[in-house]
Amino acid sequence: MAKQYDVLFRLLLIGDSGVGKTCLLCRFTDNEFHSSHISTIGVDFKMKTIEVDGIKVRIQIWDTAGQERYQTITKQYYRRAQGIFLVYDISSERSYQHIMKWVSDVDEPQMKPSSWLRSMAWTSMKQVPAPTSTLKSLSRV
Ligand SMILES: Nc1nc2c(ncn2[C@@H]2O[C@H](COP(=O)(O)OP(=O)(O)OP(=O)(O)O)[C@@H](O)[C@H]2O)c(=O)[nH]1
Repeated sequence: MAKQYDVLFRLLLIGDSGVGKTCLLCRFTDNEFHSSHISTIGVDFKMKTIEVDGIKVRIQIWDTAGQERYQTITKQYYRRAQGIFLVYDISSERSYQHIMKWVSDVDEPQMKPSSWLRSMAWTSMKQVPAPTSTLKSLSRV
């Protein structure tokens, strides 16, 4: 049987509850959008294989629950990730300010992934940019 992929990347989505992590993932893997918010319980994952310069790259994305009560579970996935997306809602300054808290969780020595990826989610109806001061502090992370 032909090999289904050449390389595998494990990526993780973290951020406050309701910022749109699951929606971002569904859009990327299935090109779908669901308007209902069903909170993720613990962790879930989806996969997609893309071809880059003839190399089959399988991307396994872990979607974590933003709710505090699941953090003992979700933190266990940080180390195994090769990259982490920090997701916030551009209409919620609070969710953006919490990004620093998510960064410090991952920054604990035992949690660090091999690399960082940053991302954002936004509600299409309310596009409110994050304040410049917050953007500046994050750009130094
Ligand atoms: N208008 C709009 N709404 C969005 C967008 N992305 C997400 N939403 C809405 O935001 C809500 C929460 O989205 P989820 O993807 O479930 O949020 P989550 O971050 O996975 O939440 P938890 O699983 O609780 O951590 C849903 O009602 C979505 O419909 C967007 O780009 N535009």
